[in-house]
Amino acid sequence: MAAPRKIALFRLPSLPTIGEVIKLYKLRAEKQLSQNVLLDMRLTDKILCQAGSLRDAHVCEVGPGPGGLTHSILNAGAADLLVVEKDNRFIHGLNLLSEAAPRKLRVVHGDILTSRMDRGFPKVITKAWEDDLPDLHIIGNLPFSVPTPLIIKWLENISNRIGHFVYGRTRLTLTFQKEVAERLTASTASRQRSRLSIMAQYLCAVKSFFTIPGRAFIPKLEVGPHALLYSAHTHTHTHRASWLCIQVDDDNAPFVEHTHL
Ligand SMILES: C[S@@+](CC[C@H](N)C(=O)[O-])C[C@H]1O[C@@H](n2cnc3c(N)ncnc32)[C@H](O)[C@@H]1O
Repeated sequence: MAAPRKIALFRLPSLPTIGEVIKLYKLRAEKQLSQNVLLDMRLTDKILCQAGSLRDAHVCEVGPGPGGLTHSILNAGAADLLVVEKDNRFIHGLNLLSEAAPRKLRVVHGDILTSRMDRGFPKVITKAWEDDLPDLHIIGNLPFSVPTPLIIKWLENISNRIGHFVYGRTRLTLTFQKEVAERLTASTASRQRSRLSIMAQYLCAVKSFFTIPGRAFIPKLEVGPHALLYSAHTHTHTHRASWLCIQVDDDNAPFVEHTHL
């Protein structure tokens, strides 16, 4: 008879309040790191729903900040979460979170643009490109200051099957500014159609999911610079990456469910 599955029980420390986050991390002073954070667990859980089941999955979170999305990923049952955060001020809090979830959360103080991810996860999870998707996800409420270089880097990595993509067709679930998301998802008839649309859609199945209002962020995003969340899986012509978009819209926008390929 199969042994009953062990369920690891852990109690995560509660998230800091909005006031604490702003005070502790002086968020308004750090515009260059694009620190517009999400602390509403209903929203972070909703984002994760787009990624599919994370139970026992390996996950790389980009820019965890104070750890809102990180909490949701751990609560979703991820077995192994590697977070890469550039800002030193968040590392202590993330380490506390790591102590509360032993052997589940690995904290890397570094830059996602230069971090090597091809050795970040066990080789055993690797799947052939044409095979099923590996149980590995890239997830993040992306720093809005770095999306284009990061997307280009990931697209190159998908094309060369390196970095996160040595493991196979790794799925991505990420946020983007509205303009970037529109370019990623733009159809041939669209005014937003660009080189980025062609490259992304050649290598990936790009999908937009839902809109997040700017007021959900702390500090809230101003009307105008919209933002967008998206996610991806992988492909060649028959097996490609898919990018699932969740849009962050202006302050007055209601939550809107929409999907376009
Ligand atoms: C938009 S905030 C999101 C924070 C958190 N994920 C959330 O949803 O509340 C972006 C985060 O990415 C971090 N960051 C910015 N550039 C980065 C980089 N190149 N590599 C890793 N983290 C970065 C910032 O310090 C910040 O914590």
